[in-house]
Amino acid sequence: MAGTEEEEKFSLKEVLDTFKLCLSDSKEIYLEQYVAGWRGLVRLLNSLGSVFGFISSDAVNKINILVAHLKGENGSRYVTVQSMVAYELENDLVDLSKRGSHPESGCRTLLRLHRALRWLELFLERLRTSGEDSKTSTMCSEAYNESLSRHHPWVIRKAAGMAFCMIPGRPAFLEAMNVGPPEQVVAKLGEALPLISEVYQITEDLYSRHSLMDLP
Ligand SMILES: CCCCCCCC/C=C\CCCCCCCC(=O)N[C@@H](COP(=O)(O)O)[C@H](O)/C=C/CCCCCCCCCCCCC
Repeated sequence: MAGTEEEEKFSLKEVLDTFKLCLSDSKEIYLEQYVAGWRGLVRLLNSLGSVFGFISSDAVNKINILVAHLKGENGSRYVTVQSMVAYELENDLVDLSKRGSHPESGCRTLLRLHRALRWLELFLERLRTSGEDSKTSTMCSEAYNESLSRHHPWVIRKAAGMAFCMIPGRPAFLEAMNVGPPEQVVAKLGEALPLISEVYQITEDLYSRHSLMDLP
């Protein structure tokens, strides 16, 4: 994997800039930038060690499915999350109640990343407001228990719980963001969080409106 995009150095600033570019003036979410934001996060995850490999593989798999839609013959219908939802629903390209002929629809794939974005929001808010002695593993598992865990079977919850124990402590974690001293990272997180929350909320409203929250 040497030299692949996922192995380049993580930069919180870059991820923040990408999430900024995600939103159009009319609050549509550009899929290409959304996916690029996730790629940046996967870079950080990879830098934390191979124990997170099963998590990053799943994220990369989902990113690749969305990229394939973007680059496919109907790529122009996948420019924004809103246009993707409209296109796939109008053309019966989504398995709505049980898995069938569209196991890799854009809608169900993005839903998995959307749920993970809620975990990220909760985790980063804890990280931002935590004290020097707080444990990143506790912050991470609390955020997970409040979000993603309800969508995962026991075996995944167990594996995730074990991986969380290997997250570096707060000082090393903040350093991995490549922003500067902890106070600067905290300030950057303060900038990043409203953006991440806005992207999350717009997607949440869109999916709720179309009853897409439980796609199999
Ligand atoms: C700016 C600060 C950065 C903070 C660090 C963030 C690094 C996070 C990078 C990537 C997060 C991974 C996103 C994982 C997506 C999981 C999607 C999912 O739920 N997939 C499951 C369901 O998929 P289908 O079977 O229905 O297709 C799949 O079963 C999951 C398998 C893998 C386990 C997922 C565990 C998720 C834990 C999320 C916390 C990541 C911990 C990172 C520690 C820093």
